[in-house]
Amino acid sequence: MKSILGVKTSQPLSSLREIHGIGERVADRLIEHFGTEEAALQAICEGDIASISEVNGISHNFALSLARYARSRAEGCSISDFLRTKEALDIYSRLLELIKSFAHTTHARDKLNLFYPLPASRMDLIQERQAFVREYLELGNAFPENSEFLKLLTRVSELRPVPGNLRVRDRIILCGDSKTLEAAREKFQAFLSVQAVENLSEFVDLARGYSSVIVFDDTYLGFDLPEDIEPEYFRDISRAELWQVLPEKELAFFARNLDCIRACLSIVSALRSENFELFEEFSKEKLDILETALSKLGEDGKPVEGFDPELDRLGAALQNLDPVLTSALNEANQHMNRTLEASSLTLSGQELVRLVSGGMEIKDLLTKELNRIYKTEIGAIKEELAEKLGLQKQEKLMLDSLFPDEVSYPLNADQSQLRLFRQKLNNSLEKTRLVRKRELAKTLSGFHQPVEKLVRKVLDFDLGFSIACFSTEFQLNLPELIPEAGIGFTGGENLFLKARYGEIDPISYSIGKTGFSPAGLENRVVLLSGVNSGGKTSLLELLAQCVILGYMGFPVPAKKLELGPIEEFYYFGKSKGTLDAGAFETTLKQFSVLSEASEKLVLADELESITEPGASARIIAGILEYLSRNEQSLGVFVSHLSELILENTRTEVRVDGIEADGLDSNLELIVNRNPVYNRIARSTPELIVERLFRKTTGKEQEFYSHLKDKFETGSKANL
Ligand SMILES: Nc1ncnc2c1ncn2[C@@H]1O[C@H](COP(=O)(O)OP(=O)(O)OP(=O)(O)O)[C@@H](O)[C@H]1O
Repeated sequence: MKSILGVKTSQPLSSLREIHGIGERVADRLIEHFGTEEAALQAICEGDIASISEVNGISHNFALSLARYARSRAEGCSISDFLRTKEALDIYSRLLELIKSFAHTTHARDKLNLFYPLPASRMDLIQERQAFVREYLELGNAFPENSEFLKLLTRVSELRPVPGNLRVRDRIILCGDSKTLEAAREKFQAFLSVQAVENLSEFVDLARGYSSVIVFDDTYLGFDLPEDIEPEYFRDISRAELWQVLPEKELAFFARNLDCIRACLSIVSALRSENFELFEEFSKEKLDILETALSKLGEDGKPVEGFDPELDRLGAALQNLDPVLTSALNEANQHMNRTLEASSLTLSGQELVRLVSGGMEIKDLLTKELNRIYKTEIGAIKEELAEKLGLQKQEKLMLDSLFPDEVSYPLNADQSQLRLFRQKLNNSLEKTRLVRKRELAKTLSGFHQPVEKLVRKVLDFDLGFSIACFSTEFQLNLPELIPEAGIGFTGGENLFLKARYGEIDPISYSIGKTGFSPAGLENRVVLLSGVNSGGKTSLLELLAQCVILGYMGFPVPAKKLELGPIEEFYYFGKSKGTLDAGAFETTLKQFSVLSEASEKLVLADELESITEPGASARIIAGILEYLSRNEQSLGVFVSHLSELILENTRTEVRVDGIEADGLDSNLELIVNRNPVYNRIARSTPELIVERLFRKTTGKEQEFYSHLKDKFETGSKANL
């Protein structure tokens, strides 16, 4: 798949200050946020709106305007080169919002902002975009709305960095020489303790406080270290890999982005199972290895249970130590109680003789018996602990120290020995965990860059895919870009209406020289007349949508559309009422550009309402004449004053009409929303009169009949 919006710079930006809107303060903040000016410029040029708007004092809209400015510099044309009026811009914005509602990721939503219509002179870029969109269109049909695939996409976002406050608290780096200390501090101090040690006892003291001790120099290794201190020795600090010394950092990166990466993997495999080979550089084998490694990682950055029996055994032993010991002690105490209560002392004849002769104390005899009972109970407790905690040989030996040799009742464990035992188990757990963390971090470190690339590609994929989903939803089609001035289409559907109502009447229409214009009716400038609420404004909007989307390189809301060259697009919406002198002047000024020769499209809706009807008709007639002079320009003017305008113009202007076919059985208007070429539409008042005529009888009907005649004589007079 092609990537679009690659920065093909026609006027490269070399400094932030070249961007319109960036002053010294904003530039400083951007540099502070992104680290360097180049990084900030890159974010702006790539339209990374989400991260630009993270900068203090930069709103989303400001970020967007910066990105659009950078884009306009890169492409050599800006949004207002094509969209020449505020209302043209408004229609574009509404379209953009509609398209953005199909994006699944913030990335795609942001990037869509950078697509805007380009003038026909940038046909190279338009065609490039069409080629990009075309590659994705098929995908829109492959995954239906609400499918799992779409949900997967919503889980993908920009990768989050390792949190700045990541700190490993159970590991320390101890350094005997100053050079190693300096290097270790530089590399690792941000994440774990790095300490200088002056002598062996300091080394031992510090080491005892951590479950993992790393050394890079052998200053203290020649000495006899106590048994409980087992530092790890890495010969060369410059060669020590991050995954060895600090596997937590690599794991934290993957853990923080676990859901997003997993979603990306599922997306790739879903696409592959539909035979879309989109991410060729990521082989299935490689992705399988990544998936397996990720399945062993928890969101807390630690290896999860179920993959390593030793890790699970130690974890469970630690967790169960207290409850198992308490229950074993309880049971043993009760048992000992019962044994003592039931016990009687039977003396042998010899014992009796020794007792009487003073050769033996009664106390010794009792102690011997008690000892036997005590040892039996303690033996049972140790056995239960060993079995239920799954202890190994060395650990079982440690159990001996938990219980005093001297008989004590009730039975209890020596608390300080218990603490030591727990610590020992914990150390073994942490050691095993560290080994597993390292294995996992080593595997995953090889995937760091590929994952960054994969996520970026999936995000970029969503850009094309959201356009495809938009296109599928509204059954859009790419237009044919034709060389001659004209716009013609069949099966056109106004997107705003369709989004609101679902089903609407498809329209076919053409102006200028297209394959859809009836012979001899290839007028470039047209007046559109019609009944009230016939759909004139909707048709004008539909034309605008087709032109804007077509020049964005996007598919358009028509079954087939031929689109001639347009450099500038003017849209004038219906004015709410007669304009005051100032506003009227401003509107007229906007039309003065029509004197310049270039391919223009002007769509104007009931321009007559800007001033009184007589003057309006003259002004519109004048505008039409001017527009007609330019061989490349196109215009559609919706008006209820077509007859008056025709009277005032010296150019040949075609008038099309959206007509009511008549009244239905309920005497409601039946509107044919397709304009009839070269026909001034019957106006609504005429049809209302007819409705009243048909609804009434007698004298009242006679009155309406009289009014009806007036229309008929009027239209005969027009012929
Ligand atoms: N192609 C269509 N299919 C279905 N309904 C349509 C279509 N076009 C327009 N309509 C309906 O007609 C209504 C009026 O349309 P529109 O405002 O475009 O008419 P108009 O001719 O400009 O009216 P007016 O002369 O009063 O300005 C729309 O809101 C919509 O409900």
